[in-house]
Amino acid sequence: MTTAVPLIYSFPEFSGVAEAVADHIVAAQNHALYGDYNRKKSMSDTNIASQFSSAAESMRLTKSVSEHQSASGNGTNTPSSSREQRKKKKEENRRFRIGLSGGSLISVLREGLLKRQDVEWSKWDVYFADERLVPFDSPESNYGKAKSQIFDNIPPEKGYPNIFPIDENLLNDPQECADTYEKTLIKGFASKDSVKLPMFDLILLGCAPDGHVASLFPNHETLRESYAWCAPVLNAPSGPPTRITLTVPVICHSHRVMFVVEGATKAPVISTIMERPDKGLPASIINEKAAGRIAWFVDDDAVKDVVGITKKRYKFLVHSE
Ligand SMILES: O=C(O)[C@H](O)[C@@H](O)[C@H](O)[C@H](O)COP(=O)(O)O
Repeated sequence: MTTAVPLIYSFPEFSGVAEAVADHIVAAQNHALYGDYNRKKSMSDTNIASQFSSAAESMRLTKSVSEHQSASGNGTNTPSSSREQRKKKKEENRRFRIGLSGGSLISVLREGLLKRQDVEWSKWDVYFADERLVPFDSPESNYGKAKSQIFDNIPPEKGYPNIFPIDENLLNDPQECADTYEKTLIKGFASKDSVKLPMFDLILLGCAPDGHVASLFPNHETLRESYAWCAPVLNAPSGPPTRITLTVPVICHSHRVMFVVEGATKAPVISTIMERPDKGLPASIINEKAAGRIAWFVDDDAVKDVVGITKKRYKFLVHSE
């Protein structure tokens, strides 16, 4: 049995997993943006505007709110008001930084997130926990799949996330592709200060039947990478052979890590991960190293072979509107 006992939320149905995953993501979003899982939107100008689907109507409202603010003396520059303005500006500029994997996770996110009203897409910075080095229009591309299934379906009035895919010109050079993606991360996470590791608000992972997580494969040398943020993978034993992946230290430095795993085909690997950490599967390593910040969202089929774990009932964190 694993020494670091992760939180395991188990659901009888796929839709149950999708809804809980979406709730957990929105809670992480609210916490990153407002320091509160349940933040109700403040009635600031942009937020009032975003509640209205017609662009014309939102422009009219934004204008009338700012007119109201200047009429009520918001422009006066006392020390406390400028402190408040700086605080407000800082709050407005906050971003929710998330790392996505590929595979069936994308369909779970599509099912759970697109129907929610409280996803603040325009404040999301989306990176990829791993990517297969194939053209974006290939069905194997994690970015391509996330774009066509999720991002292209966000209603325009909800805004659009900043998305950071790999450089498609570097598909034939995995090392250069990984180095360039690392530079993208440095720009996003360490532009002002030097940081040892990027700190995502949330990294979402799946787990394949062979035990790979992101593109960290069992017994592969990338599992031991301790310096780079992003590493090339040259001989992946399943799926497209060349890939890039975030490394174990980066994944384990995330504020939260979430595994989303479904289906009876995953039952053997989940039982090895939970009951035989000594086998060193990538997910077991992450379970140990990020202990206390990990949650597993699974269906009952995926955990049917695991004995001796406590499955929790998921308590929704974000009150519906
Ligand atoms: O690019 C990849 O290979 C994925 O990021 C990978 O880590 C994925 O999450 C698992 O393979 C699970 O995929 P399924 O959920 O589709 O089994």
